Amino acid sequence: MVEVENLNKTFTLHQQQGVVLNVLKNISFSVQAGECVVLHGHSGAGKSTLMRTLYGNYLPASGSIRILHRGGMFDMVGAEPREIIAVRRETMGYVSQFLRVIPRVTCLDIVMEPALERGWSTEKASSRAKALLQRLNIPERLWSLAPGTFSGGEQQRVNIARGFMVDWPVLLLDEPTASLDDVNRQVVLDLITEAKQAGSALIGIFHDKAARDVVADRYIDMNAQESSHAA
Ligand SMILES: Nc1ncnc2c1ncn2[C@@H]1O[C@H](COP(=O)(O)OP(=O)(O)OP(=O)(O)O)[C@@H](O)[C@H]1O
Repeated sequence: MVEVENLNKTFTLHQQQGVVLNVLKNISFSVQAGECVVLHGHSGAGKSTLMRTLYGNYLPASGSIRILHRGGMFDMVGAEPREIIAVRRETMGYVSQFLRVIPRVTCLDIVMEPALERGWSTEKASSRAKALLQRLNIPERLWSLAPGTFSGGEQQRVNIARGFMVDWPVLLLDEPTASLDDVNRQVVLDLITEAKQAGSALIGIFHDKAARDVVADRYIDMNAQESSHAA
């Protein structure tokens, strides 16, 4: 589902003497359907940078990120913005750490959006969204409110409901269990297990070792490519 080859990403700090950070160095790995690969490494090893690069937020210096999309392997590197949008709508989901709240958009609408974008009926999307919100213990009285005022944990759970709204062929998970209580953490681990069983290829960051041990099939060791800094 995913083939990453010789990926390199540098950041140039123009306002700090042009220091260059080589954050990703020759990263190569692949992920099969139904498999969860966990990015492992110390703080600053480049895990979030790799996730953002995979999702097309950062352009790598070199390398390729090939994703199975519309029946063929599609390279995200150098793709047109409209192609990246199509991959994000149809093929690759991303559960980030924080919910992007938009004023006046209700919790239910935020969760349903990925399904509506794929052409689901409002009825089907609403019923799936409600089931997920219930499972993630978001009280029903909050469903018709905009999540800007929700607690941190509630916002994170709304974000997770949105992330698991459709069956993504490829799903990126950035700390989906951080700051959740044990009950909700277990719900998220169950959702991940179900996504694997449904054939999703998952790539995740989990600081929580217990969670990681439950879902990980394989680790990518980000420490092996020690970051080097050059002026
Ligand atoms: N936008 C950016 N501009 C410049 N440097 C950046 C940028 N994003 C990340 N970095 C640098 O790249 C390195 C890797 O950061 P990254 O956030 O990917 O690490 P991480 O492994 O996800 O860390 P953590 O576990 O603490 O979240 C760090 O040294 C960081 O300072």
